[in-house]
Amino acid sequence: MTDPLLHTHDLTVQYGTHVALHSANIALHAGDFVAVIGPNGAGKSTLLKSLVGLTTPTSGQVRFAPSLGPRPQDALAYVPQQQTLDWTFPVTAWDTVMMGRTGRVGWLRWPGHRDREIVRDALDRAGVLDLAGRHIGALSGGQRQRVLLARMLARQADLLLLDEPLTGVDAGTGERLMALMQAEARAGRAVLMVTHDLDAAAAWCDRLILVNRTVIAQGTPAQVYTPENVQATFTHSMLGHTHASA
Ligand SMILES: Nc1ncnc2c1ncn2[C@@H]1O[C@H](COP(=O)(O)OP(=O)(O)OP(=O)(O)O)[C@@H](O)[C@H]1O
Repeated sequence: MTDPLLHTHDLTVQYGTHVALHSANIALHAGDFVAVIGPNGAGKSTLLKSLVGLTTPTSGQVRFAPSLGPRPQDALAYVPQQQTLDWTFPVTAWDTVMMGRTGRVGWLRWPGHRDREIVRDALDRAGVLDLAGRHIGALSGGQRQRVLLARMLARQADLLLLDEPLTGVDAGTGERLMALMQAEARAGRAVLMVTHDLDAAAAWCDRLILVNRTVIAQGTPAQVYTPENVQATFTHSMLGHTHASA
C-alpha cells in the first residue's frame, strides 16, 4: 500500500481537564472514502478539527505526506457542520462556491475564466446550479448542504474532510452527496466524513472508524460492525467519566 496522505500518531486532545480524544491513530490514503462514527460528544469533530489545524493536540501528532508540499493545509478542504456557519452573510451561492477557489486563486488575484468554469461545474455536480444567484440565507438546509459540497468540490483539494454532511438532508440528497464523495475518492482524493448515518456509511464507504473518545475499531464495514464494537462505541465511554490526570 502507498504511504498515507495523512496519519495521526497517538493524537490526544484535552479541553481543560476533559479528554475529548485519547491516543488516536488513523491513516488516510489517496482513494479512501472513510466514515468516522460515534455517539454525541465522542470526539469526532475534535478529530477533524485537529486534522485541519483548528484544534491543537495536547500530545501526539498529525503528519502529512511530503508530496502535499510545505503547506499541506492548502491541500485540504474542510466542510464544517452547517450550524456553525453564518448564513446571514450577504453572499450568493455562486460567491460561496467561488470562496472555495480563494485558497487556490489567492486573495489578491481576480478569479479567471477557468475558476468560473470550475465553480459552475461544482454547482452543477452538486445539483444547485439553478440556485447560483440566490442569497445563501434564502436557501433550505438541504440546499445549503449542497452548496457547501460544491464549495468543497471547487477547491479541488487532495484531502476532503466533512463534518456531518448528511445532517438535515432528505434521502435523495443524501444519496447524491454520498455518490459525489465516492466519486471524489475514486478520482484519487482522500475523503473522511463524520456521520451519524450508519447505514449510509456501511453502504458507501470503504472503511469505517468507530470513535468513542478513542478509536474503538477501524476497517471495512464487515470487519468493524461486530456487536462488540458497536456496543463499545455506543453504550459506554471507553474512558469512562475520568478526566486527565495532568
Ligand atoms: N472548545 C471546546 N471546549 C471545551 N470542550 C469542548 C470543546 N469542543 C468540544 N468539547 C467537548 O469535547 C467533547 C467532544 O466534542 P466533539 O464536538 O468532538 O464531539 P462529537 O463526537 O463531534 O459530537 P456530536 O456528535 O455531538 O457532534 C464533548 O464532551 C464536548 O463537550
